[in-house]
Amino acid sequence: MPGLDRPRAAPVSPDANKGETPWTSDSEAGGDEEALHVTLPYEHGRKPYDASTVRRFRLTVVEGPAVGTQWESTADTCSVGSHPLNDFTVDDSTVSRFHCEVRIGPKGPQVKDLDSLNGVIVDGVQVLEGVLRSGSLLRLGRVVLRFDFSAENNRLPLSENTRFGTLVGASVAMRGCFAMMERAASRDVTVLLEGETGTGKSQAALAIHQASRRRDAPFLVVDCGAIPAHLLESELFGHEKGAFTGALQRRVGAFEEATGGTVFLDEIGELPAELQPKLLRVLENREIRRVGSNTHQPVDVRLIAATHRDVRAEVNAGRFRSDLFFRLAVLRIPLPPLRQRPEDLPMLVEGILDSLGADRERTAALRTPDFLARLRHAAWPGNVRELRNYLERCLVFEEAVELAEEEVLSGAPPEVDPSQPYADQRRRVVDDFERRYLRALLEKHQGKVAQAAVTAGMDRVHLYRLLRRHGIKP
Ligand SMILES: Nc1ncnc2c1ncn2[C@@H]1O[C@H](COP(=O)(O)OP(=O)(O)OP(=O)(O)O)[C@@H](O)[C@H]1O
Repeated sequence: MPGLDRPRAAPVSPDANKGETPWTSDSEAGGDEEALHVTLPYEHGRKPYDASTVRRFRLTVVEGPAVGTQWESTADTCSVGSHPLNDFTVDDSTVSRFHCEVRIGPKGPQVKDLDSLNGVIVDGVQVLEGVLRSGSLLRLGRVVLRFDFSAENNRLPLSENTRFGTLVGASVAMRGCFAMMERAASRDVTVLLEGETGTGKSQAALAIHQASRRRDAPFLVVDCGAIPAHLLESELFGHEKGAFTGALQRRVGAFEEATGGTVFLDEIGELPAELQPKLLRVLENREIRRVGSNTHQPVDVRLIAATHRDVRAEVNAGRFRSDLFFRLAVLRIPLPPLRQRPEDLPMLVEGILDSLGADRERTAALRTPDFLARLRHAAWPGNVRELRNYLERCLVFEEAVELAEEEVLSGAPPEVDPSQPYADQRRRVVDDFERRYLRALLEKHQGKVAQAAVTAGMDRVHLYRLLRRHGIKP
């Protein structure tokens, strides 16, 4: 897939990495591209991840300012950086605002670079994602932290339920998410849903709304990535008659229309810079100003936002205001990719086949242990949406389509089945064409969407929307 394993992008904004100092060290690995993907061994002696508990860990500053400062985990993650919003704030100009995240996952403790300026060097090797062991040294600019396991465990809040709204999952990762969603539903906090495409962010937002006290009021969705910047402000806040050319009528925006309910801002990472202070005002003062109006008016809505990128990296790059991130991330819920929770596959396959109205007898081949085992080996870059598309394709062919041959099959002329409704068949053929066209287009342009849009003769926003719909990452 184009774009994967790309080297870190250079900051694009003049505000990017503001105040941060580049750091070079002769003694440690630098920009060697191969070194970025090295995986280091972790401590095998003891299982680091259990059903509802996770091993506690400590980070200690062993080099740089404030040597000896220590931080101990209370859950399974720790974000480290110079911004006060981090779990562990390390105040140094060579440390990025959100520098890295340490997480105890099913494969042990890992560190992930959040697009920092000076990178993360683990035991002498620069990594974008690397596995840690007790005693590992993490260099962030001129600061060195030591990672150690503590003797105790932390309990993780897990839901007893294996579904929330339309979402299903029995894995620890999903039950952890469900616990947070249940908490979000019972309070009026702003929620930031994070996760790759197709991990269920939109469905999670709707389910939180439906389980909240606001359930009888509207749930309005605004996709910040699909609406051109000049129209987005009016979409969100409305406009007065005559506010701009073409504003023939006064228009109520999403925040007013959703009074008493929830506004779901999808792809919040795409919110243009000029609208960020306006959204901040909504969150701080609970008031909006229509385009072309001089007065503010109060609004009563809950905001849920979603993003497929790590907004902390956007803050580092100067593209997203840190104060807005602070207001949005009151409750952050990261939805795990499907490849990290293969144990959810049987439940997902059952649920999807049922929702597609599949006949149990005719689809017995799609429920066998063999079939499920094959699904476990796929990467699912488009996550549950891709799984759903794949199962739909199996239903069309009435057999378990070989995963490895998916592309080959989709290249063959599509079967025509006159016993199926015209609209359904046409949609499948068009979907299939769109997927293959988009993949080839992106490959031709090495993932550069702006260039690809010119060749395709379509608006960039429309191209982004199509890519998202098919779970294809540029
Ligand atoms: N845990 C889950 N259980 C059941 N269905 C799921 C789950 N996660 C996702 N889905 C299904 O996958 C599809 C995509 O979900 P959704 O649109 O909520 O993803 P998303 O993260 O918002 O994607 P995008 O970022 O591309 O907008 C939907 O059909 C949804 O019902």
